[in-house]
Amino acid sequence: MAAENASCTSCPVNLLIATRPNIAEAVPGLLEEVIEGVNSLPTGTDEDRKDVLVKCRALARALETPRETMVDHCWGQIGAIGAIIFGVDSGLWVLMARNGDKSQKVTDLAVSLGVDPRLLGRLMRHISAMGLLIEVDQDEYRPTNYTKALSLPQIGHGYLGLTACTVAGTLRFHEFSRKRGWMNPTRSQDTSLMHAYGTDKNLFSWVHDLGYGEQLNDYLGGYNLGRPLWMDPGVYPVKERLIDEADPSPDAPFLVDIGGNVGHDLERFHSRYPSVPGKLILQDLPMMIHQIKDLDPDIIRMEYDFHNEQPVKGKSARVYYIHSMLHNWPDDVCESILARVKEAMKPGYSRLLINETVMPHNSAHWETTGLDMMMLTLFSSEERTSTAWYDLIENKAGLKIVKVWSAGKGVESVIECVNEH
Ligand SMILES: C[S@@+](CC[C@H](N)C(=O)[O-])C[C@H]1O[C@@H](n2cnc3c(N)ncnc32)[C@H](O)[C@@H]1O
Repeated sequence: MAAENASCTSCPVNLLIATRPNIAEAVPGLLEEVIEGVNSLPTGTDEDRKDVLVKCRALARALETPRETMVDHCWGQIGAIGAIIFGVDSGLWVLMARNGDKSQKVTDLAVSLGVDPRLLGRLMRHISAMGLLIEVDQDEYRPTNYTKALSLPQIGHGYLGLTACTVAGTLRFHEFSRKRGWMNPTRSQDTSLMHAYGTDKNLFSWVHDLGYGEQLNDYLGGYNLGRPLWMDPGVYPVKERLIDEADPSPDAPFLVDIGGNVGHDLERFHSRYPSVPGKLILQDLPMMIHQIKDLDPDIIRMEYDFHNEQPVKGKSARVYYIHSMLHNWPDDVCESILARVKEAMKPGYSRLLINETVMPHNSAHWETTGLDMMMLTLFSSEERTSTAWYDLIENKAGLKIVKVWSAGKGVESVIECVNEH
């Protein structure tokens, strides 16, 4: 067998390794760790569950061969993602979820959806083979928790509004990068997304103009599902740091959410703290503000481009809040955004809360590194390390970081800043 690639003199390794387990020697140890982790799940935390999940993935990867890993990526996962998106777009997941937990025949589903049963059968067969749907009989399936959740806009619409609209930016990043001499990209006007689709639009305008802005916003609204929020007592002490000593007059601006999308964070904040002193203000581009469907009337909507002078100035807000927005932009743009916030902050009163990922220097969680890949390939930006955050906020923007409040693995921290001057 060793002769199989004898002709490939430039190959640095023998072809045989492609059909041997990736890390065979790690399998027994990982299996033990998985068993131990699973046994302690009933008394463990969600962090413990996440650790077991990482081990399970490592176990599967160690056991499979390089060829199987490649085929999993290039046939299995990509095919499943395409089939899942079809299911979101055609209404399959909503229909199945409405039908309940019973087993469901492809022919019946196809008639209700108005799609070719042969086509639907092929797609569902693959989704089931990938472990995401339960096959009960030939062309008959039972939903799983996952496929039921795909009927929710916060889960299903991520596939439509994000992945389906932008994936070429990621998959053609190598080409974009090669043409730019393999350098780390840092120009917001030159992204792999723009290269792949031949556009000069940034992701938000691109997706909006394709007609999927609403789906992208639904995905953003579900971004923090099941993860601690910045306002949770275990993450950031809202009362002690913000509410106490805030200007009590009803027209004083309390919290301004800059780039707050359609207001999901402010809605959550309002429901947890319904009687904070002063006003809650949502700022985003007109195209986003116009897409707001339901927003508590107590929350003020304000069209605003963060490159311009901050309108909540003079009578400064107690809190300027930025969530998952600076990571979309390289340092030069962030510097300009922060300069506008700094001008508006009242020294000794206002705080800026930056709710963003702090990339650890090692042992990063895959959710954090995955997000960094998105920033790299869709925005020419990055998930910043604490060194990069200090450099941006203190050295470049001239603000002071008071404290970084951590919210756990793979979750955005709260970087609390003040303007000392
Ligand atoms: C990744 S989303 C984050 C939204 C929200 N903060 C959250 O965490 O869900 C980034 C937001 O920045 C907004 N944005 C992009 N360019 C902007 C600009 N020039 N001025 C104001 N907002 C902008 C987008 O419309 C989008 O709502």
